[in-house]
Amino acid sequence: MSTRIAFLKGHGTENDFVIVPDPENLIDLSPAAVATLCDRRAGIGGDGLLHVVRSAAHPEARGMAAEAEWFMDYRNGDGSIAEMCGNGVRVFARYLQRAGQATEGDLKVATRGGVKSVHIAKEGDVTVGMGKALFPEGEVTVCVDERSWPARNVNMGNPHAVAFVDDLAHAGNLFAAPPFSPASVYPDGVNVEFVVDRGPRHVALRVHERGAGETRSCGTGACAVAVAAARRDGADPAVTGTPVTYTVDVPGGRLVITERADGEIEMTGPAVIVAEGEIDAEWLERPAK
Ligand SMILES: N[C@@H](CCC[C@H](N)C(=O)O)C(=O)O
Repeated sequence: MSTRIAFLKGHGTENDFVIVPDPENLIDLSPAAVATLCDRRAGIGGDGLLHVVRSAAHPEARGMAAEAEWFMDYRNGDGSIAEMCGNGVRVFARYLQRAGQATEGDLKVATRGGVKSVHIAKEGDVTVGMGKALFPEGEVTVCVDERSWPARNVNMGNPHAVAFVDDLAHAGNLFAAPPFSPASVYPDGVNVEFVVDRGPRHVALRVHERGAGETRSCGTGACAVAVAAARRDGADPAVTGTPVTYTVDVPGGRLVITERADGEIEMTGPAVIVAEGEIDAEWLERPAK
């Protein structure tokens, strides 16, 4: 009998994840194993993977264990590690609720981007406190085919380049990461958002995620877009003392982003678990391609 590894599948506005519960951090999830699990044809399929580990059992999270029992060890679908995943942390909370490790209301989740406050609402949506946005100096230029746009650098724990465009179709097929210059600004790559206006404080985006390709949603990306749109529109809660809320439509649904007067950003949206099952550990070690 081969060993079985439990997994679940979930999504937040169709940003989808393979979830691997591993409280004591016993499963060796190499980059190759993560990429295999996230493969949409040969594996389970997902934009990324949520490795669910007790903070006390993970060397990167031990220091957060007193504040947050659970650590979201997030991986991109290509096996690379990212600092933060906004939709991921909402789906992570939904998993903990389903597993009986959290209830409706407030909980803390440790991430590589620090401890995040999450609220699971009775009505269904999950809100996460995403921290403050940073605006690294300067701009990059993003290109698709013959078009190019200046893009604002926004850091939400992970890096984003936000380009306002006239038409989301101008982002092209996004089969590959859009080239940007100067390339030296993001030696490890960047998440690129293309944004159009839909109405007052209402925008829509398409995103090419570092380590995943075009996805149906990106939580950190939606936050980066909301703050970039706010500054473009002359709104800065730190100056006016008034919170600003943007509705951000993504291909997979809708996220609502509020920036408070203290700069803290909150993101609200759905988080769903759709399936659970078991993986054959032998297959994961030697996937039949
Ligand atoms: N989908 C995520 C972002 C995941 C990380 C990103 N691809 C990166 O490499 O920075 C989100 O919802 O924020």
